[in-house]
Amino acid sequence: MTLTEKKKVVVGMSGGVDSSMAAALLKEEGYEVIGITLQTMPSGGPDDVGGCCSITAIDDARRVAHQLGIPHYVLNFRTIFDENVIDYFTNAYLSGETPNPCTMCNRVVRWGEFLRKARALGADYLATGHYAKVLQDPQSGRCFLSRPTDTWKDQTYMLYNLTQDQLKHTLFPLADYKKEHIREMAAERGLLRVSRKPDSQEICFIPDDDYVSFIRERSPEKIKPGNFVDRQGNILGRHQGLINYTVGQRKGLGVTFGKPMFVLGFNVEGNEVILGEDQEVYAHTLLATDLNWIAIPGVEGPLTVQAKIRYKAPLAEAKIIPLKDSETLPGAIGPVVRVEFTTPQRAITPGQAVVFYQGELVVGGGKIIT
Ligand SMILES: Nc1ncnc2c1ncn2[C@@H]1O[C@H](COP(=O)(O)OP(=O)(O)OP(=O)(O)O)[C@@H](O)[C@H]1O
Repeated sequence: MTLTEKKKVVVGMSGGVDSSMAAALLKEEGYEVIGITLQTMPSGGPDDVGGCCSITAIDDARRVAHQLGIPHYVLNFRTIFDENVIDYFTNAYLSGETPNPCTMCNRVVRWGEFLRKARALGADYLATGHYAKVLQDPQSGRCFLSRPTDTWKDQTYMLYNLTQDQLKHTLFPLADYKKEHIREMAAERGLLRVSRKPDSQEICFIPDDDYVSFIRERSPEKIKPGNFVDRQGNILGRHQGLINYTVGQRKGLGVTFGKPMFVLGFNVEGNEVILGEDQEVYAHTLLATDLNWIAIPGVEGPLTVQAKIRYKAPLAEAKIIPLKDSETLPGAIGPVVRVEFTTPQRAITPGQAVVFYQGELVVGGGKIIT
């Protein structure tokens, strides 16, 4: 593509192969590219856990930018990340939910403050190395979020929260590539170090995915042992604090019950973990709130979709049913929808996102309440 007027784009550079190649591809397409790395490690936290914003990651991003001949800046986003992502993450676990920190980071940090900063720098777009695709209807101007070519790496689940205005100013240069190809292309361009880097860990700010130690360090007083109970409230044993458990978990309960028992949910007020047998972990319906619609303006009546209840869950046939006057339901953030699945889903987990698809397009999504 030749751009008559060079469009300016800020690329979020994490020091990994994906964002490095995003920057390289845009440069090759003729954009004026600025690389920016957000420093998001919690204040007082370890300086380098090898995550996306560690010191080595910043160095890697800087080196790639230098090789590509683009400017590179580091922005201090510690406070905004701490207050919006880490606090949310910790509080969600402490209130019996399983949080989705990447979704929150995308919404508040990357496409919130970061996009605002990029626009203030005169950029037309923010680009990242996410595997996702943005399409725009030339007639209506409506933007759509679509699954990428590499369906295994598909990150649309984490991006369901983006608004029309944010999507309008977003580029995903890896939309049409497979990850293996991206690594090869990075090596061909002499970006050897990043071409060999392993994929990023699950939660970028938590070393070894040990979230329990992370939360314990921040809020030790809030983690108290309590009772395992069945649905009827009968005491089955003692647990080590709610944050140690997630819905559907069987292993690591630390007590033997004579038959396999699974976490069904939490009674946060009573500091209880509710256990049950395998079949009780399955459910046909969920309630979701804090909704965002992308492909459509909203739902008025029942809508048939495919839905995903966690990042790596398979798509499942479902019907969305908007609930009337639902804003006052417990846990509601705005309207609530009921999602009815054709086949029961295992371990529907409050706090996780449910994302709706039709074909390749993301219809929208929300946060699971129950
Ligand atoms: N600290 C950061 N500063 C700027 N942009 C970031 C940062 N962390 C992540 N991003 C952007 O968000 C995208 C998705 O982040 P994610 O953590 O999923 O990394 P990834 O898919 O492994 O990508 P990469 O290989 O670039 O690290 C990255 O490709 C990058 O564009």
